Formats: sequence, structure tokens, C-alpha cells
Amino acid sequence: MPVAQARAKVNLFLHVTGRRLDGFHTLDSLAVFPPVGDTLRLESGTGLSLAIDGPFGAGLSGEADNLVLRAARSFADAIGRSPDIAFTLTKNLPVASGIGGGSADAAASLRLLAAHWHRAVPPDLAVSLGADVPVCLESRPARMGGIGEILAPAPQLPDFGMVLVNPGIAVSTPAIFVARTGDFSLPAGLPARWNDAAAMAADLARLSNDLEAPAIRLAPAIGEVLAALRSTPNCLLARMSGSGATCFGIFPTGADAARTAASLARPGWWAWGG
Ligand SMILES: C[C@@](CO)(OP(=O)(O)O)[C@H](O)COP(=O)(O)OP(=O)(O)OC[C@H]1O[C@@H](n2ccc(N)nc2=O)[C@H](O)[C@@H]1O
Ligand SMILES: Nc1ncnc2c1ncn2[C@@H]1O[C@H](COP(=O)(O)OP(=O)(O)O)[C@@H](O)[C@H]1O
Repeated sequence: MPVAQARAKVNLFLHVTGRRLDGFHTLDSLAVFPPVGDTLRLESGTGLSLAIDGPFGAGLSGEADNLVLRAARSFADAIGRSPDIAFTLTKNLPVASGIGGGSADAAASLRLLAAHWHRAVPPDLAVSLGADVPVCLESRPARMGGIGEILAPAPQLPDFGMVLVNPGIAVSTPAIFVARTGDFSLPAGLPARWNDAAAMAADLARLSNDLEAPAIRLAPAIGEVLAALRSTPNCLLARMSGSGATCFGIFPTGADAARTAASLARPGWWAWGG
């Protein structure tokens, strides 16, 4: 049975650089894809269906607006096919959490269908499903511009560890963009490569996630997560990803990160490290 991984997307920094006339914001961001995520399975079926399991499956229904099904219907419409597909989604990532789980699921749906139908994903289909879907379709480190859909190579990244922590609060992306105040940021200047995790964290520390302050105002638990991450040994940088509420910590090694994630277990919190 064909299976696709839908890895979490983490924004190592996120500058909001402007606002388009249609209300979407222009961004400069560096996205990475740690090895944690949802799993999507495809089987031939009659009609289009979605079954959902996994630790965060109960928070989502297999309804028509699920991004897995929206992606499949859009792809089928674009190439004039009927989508006779039974999907099963194992939802391991918290929902509405700033790590693009829904976007990664949509991208996984497109990848599985492209292989199943022997057809390329039509241009512009990914971004029509969400600003984060193009980068999730690539699912490798990338610099995001435009509203997220213009992708450029990332700097060469060193080995490093990452911890993800979510305080169990769903955060609405549009609400956070609306709550943002102040001037727009400039795009960041980045080197072609970082030699080690400390050098990467030092450069990233000079940048920001412009959505972090408004998200903390709307969901103060995000501040608690950041404080908890910053108080752990060896944490080189802690910051929120996307529109929150998930925060990440950068650590020298994956072993440091795995140990730290285990130490951050709290009732209602989700933590991963590797
Ligand atoms: C903020 C980011 C950063 O990577 O991550 P998440 O918090 O979603 O993980 C993304 O830009 C989110 O992308 P995505 O979740 O696909 O957003 P969409 O469904 O396209 O848009 C949801 C809403 O967010 C706002 N939006 C989104 C993207 C963008 N560049 N400007 C915006 O203003 C708009 O109000 C839009 O109606
Ligand atoms: N397969 C899916 N997984 C997660 N969320 C989904 C999915 N399909 C639709 N959604 C909806 O998309 C919204 C954004 O979810 P998600 O991508 O997890 O968060 P974020 O955009 O903050 O990273 C949620 O409010 C959720 O109801």
C-alpha cells in the first residue's frame, strides 16, 4: 500500500515583509522538516474517502474540508479524473499548531496521487490549497518568499538537534496575522552555509518570528513553553514556529534534543525531540 510521510514544517525565522492587496502577507522564512509527522496511506476505492486515526485524530474529522480530500479533489478536477481513492491518515501532529500539519497532509495527498496517476502535480495547485503547501510538497529545507510559495535553496545546514513543544492550544493563523502590529521587517541576509549548530543559532537569534509576540498575547501559554525550553541545558535558541502555538528549541545534537523533549513532558503538552 503506498504510504507518504507528511513531515512537520518548522519556520526557523519568519519575517512578515508586507501585505498584499488581497490581505495575504508577504514573508521571508527558512523552513526545515524534522523527521516527525503524519502518515498518509492510499488504496484504490470506490469514490473518495478518508479514515483518520493516531493521537490527534480525534481532533479532526474526515469531512469534505479535510485538506487531504480537498487536495485530492482539486488534483482530480485539474486532470479530469474521478478520485476513486481510500485514504487513511495517522495524525501524529497537533492540529492548527504552526507546524503545517494540514499543509503537509495536503502535500502528501498530492505526492501519492501524482505517483498513483502518473501525472505531475499541476502548477499552482499546491498554493491554491494553502500558502504552506508548496514548501511541504518539497519537504526539504527551503527559503520561503512571496506568501510562502516562492521557494529558494536554504543555506547548507549543519547537523543539529531540535525539540518541538506544543502547549495543547489550537491557534488560528488568520487571527495571528490580524493581531500583528508594527512595521514590516526586511528580508534576512543569510550565509551560504553554517558550519555548526551554534553558528546557525547565533545568526538565527538576530532574526525573529514576527508572529511570536501577537501569538503570545492571544495565547500566553506560548510564553511558558518558550521559558521552559530556554531553561533546559544546551538550548541554543528557542522560538515559535509559524503562527504558533508550537515552539522549537535548537540543540547541539539529536541526543540532547531527545533527552530534553522527555524532560518537558507536562500534562496537556506535546513534545518531540530528535
Ligand atoms: C504562518 C505560516 C508560515 O509558514 O505557517 P502556519 O502557522 O500555518 O504553520 C503560513 O504562512 C500559513 O500558511 P497556511 O496555513 O497554508 O495558510 P493559508 O491557509 O494559505 O492561509 C490562512 C490565512 O492566513 C493568512 N495568511 C496566510 C499566509 C500568508 N502568507 N499571509 C496571510 O495573511 C490569511 O488570512 C489566510 O486567509
Ligand atoms: N489534515 C489536516 N490536518 C490538520 N488540520 C487540518 C487538516 N485538514 C484541515 N485542517 C484544518 O486546517 C487548519 C490548519 O491546520 P494545521 O495545518 O495543522 O495548522 P497550521 O496551519 O497552524 O500549521 C486547522 O484549523 C484544521 O481544522
